Amino acid sequence: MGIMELLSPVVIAVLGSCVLFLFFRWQNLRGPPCIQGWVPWIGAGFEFGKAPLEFIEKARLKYGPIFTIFAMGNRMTFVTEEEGIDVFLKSKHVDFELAVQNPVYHTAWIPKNVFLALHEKLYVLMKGKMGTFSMHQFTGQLTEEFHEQLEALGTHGTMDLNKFVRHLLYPATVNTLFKKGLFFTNERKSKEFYQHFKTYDEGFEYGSQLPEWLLRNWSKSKRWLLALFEKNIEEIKAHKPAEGHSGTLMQVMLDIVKTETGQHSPNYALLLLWASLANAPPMAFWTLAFVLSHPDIHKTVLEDISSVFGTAGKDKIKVSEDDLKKLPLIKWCVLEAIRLRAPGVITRKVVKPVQILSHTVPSGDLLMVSPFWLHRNPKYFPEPDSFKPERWKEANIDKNVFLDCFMAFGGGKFQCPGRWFALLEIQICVILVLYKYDCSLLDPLPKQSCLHLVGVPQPEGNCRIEYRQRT
Ligand code: HEM
Repeated sequence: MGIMELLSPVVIAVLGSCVLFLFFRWQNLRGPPCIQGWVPWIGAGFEFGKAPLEFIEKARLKYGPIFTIFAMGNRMTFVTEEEGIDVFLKSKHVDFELAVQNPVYHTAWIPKNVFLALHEKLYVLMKGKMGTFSMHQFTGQLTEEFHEQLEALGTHGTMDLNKFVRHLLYPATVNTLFKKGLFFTNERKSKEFYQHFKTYDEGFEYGSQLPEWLLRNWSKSKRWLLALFEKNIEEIKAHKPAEGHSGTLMQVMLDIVKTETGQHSPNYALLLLWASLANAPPMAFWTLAFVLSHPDIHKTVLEDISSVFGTAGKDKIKVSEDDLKKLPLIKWCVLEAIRLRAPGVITRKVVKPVQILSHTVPSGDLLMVSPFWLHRNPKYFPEPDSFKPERWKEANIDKNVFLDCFMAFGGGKFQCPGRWFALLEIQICVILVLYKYDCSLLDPLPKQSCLHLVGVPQPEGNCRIEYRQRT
């Protein structure tokens, strides 16, 4: 064998490796700047986990409008300007279902094949059942439910505002979307439910990523909630819908779940429970807290309520869709609170490399947008840190259009299907509370906690409300 014959495969292999090396290096250079720490797999996880919201904003200031954070085995590429957001919302190469499937498995034990088979069908159903044209079906029941809960608050008292709104919204939501009287039949049961849901909700983000044996309390509460649904699922299915109604949202969802799998009904119930209670109650908190801490706005809101319902405070008023239309300021206050306390991140999985600005984002990355920070960009929202409900005058609210770059409910094909329901229940809740009671805050408006990224930020520390029935 001649020396040239022997050499050529070696030379080809060496040259090939060089080309591949240079190619990957070039690809990497074209990727966004990456913050990856030095610990394998954990990457920047420790730093990021301490205060993720702040970490993202600091990274944006240092690295510019697109950057990658490597943490806990994930590459999360954040986009903060139009070009990236456009790709996030419109590109065929980024996928919602693949981004959330793993967290859904961890938090509710729904296997990948079941989730992918059912997701779109369930989404279409939720979108229809909670679409703008269906809202009139909920207005009456929500009003009744809130009256019932307000009764239990008595004529006056002092309470942590977070607890106050949960006391109103948890039962009202569950009774409306699942089945009347499902969990809140006595005080002991309610307390137990609140406790387990709180633990499940607070640990949701960690639970969606970390092994369950690291999160014992969270796992216990998750199992408790699943067992509760297992016990009640037949009762939910059997519950007779009111005349002219097709059934509660949960009932019609279970009909679809049944077509694919019988055994995962409680798991879907748990997911809907979390989606319907994790964001709307804290948002009712923030709306009331913002209104009560802005005396001018509070005064105008009260005048508006009196102009529609009178001043009595004792009557069990009925709130109709027409009444809501006469109270635009209250809707603007809700939307402005949502703008300021929007979820930390929303996410999509990159399934084919996408080009953003001068960078190539590789497949496998999670593409992330932070509505919380996007809503603080003065380019889109002048004086972004101020609570200014009147900025919503510019939005075409009658046609259900939000302000440009408002992304608290996500966007694109799988935008939050519960958004109109959430807006409705928060508006009715705020109206009934402020109609019935003279309210004031005993503590300053709290800051938002920077600890969590998924969902609406919770308040940091307590904030008490003092309420007294109007005479
Ligand atoms: C102010 C309150 C709420 C906020 C800020 C909010 C926000 C969001 C966001 C950001 C998403 C992800 C969308 C995306 O990635 O594009 C989402 C999804 C979802 N939301 Fe909401 N949400 C709220 C209230 C509700 C309520 C009351 C319900 C149910 C009644 C609900 C049901 C859902 C469901 C089921 C999904 C998942 C949709 C899917 O799987 O495709 N949300 N929400």
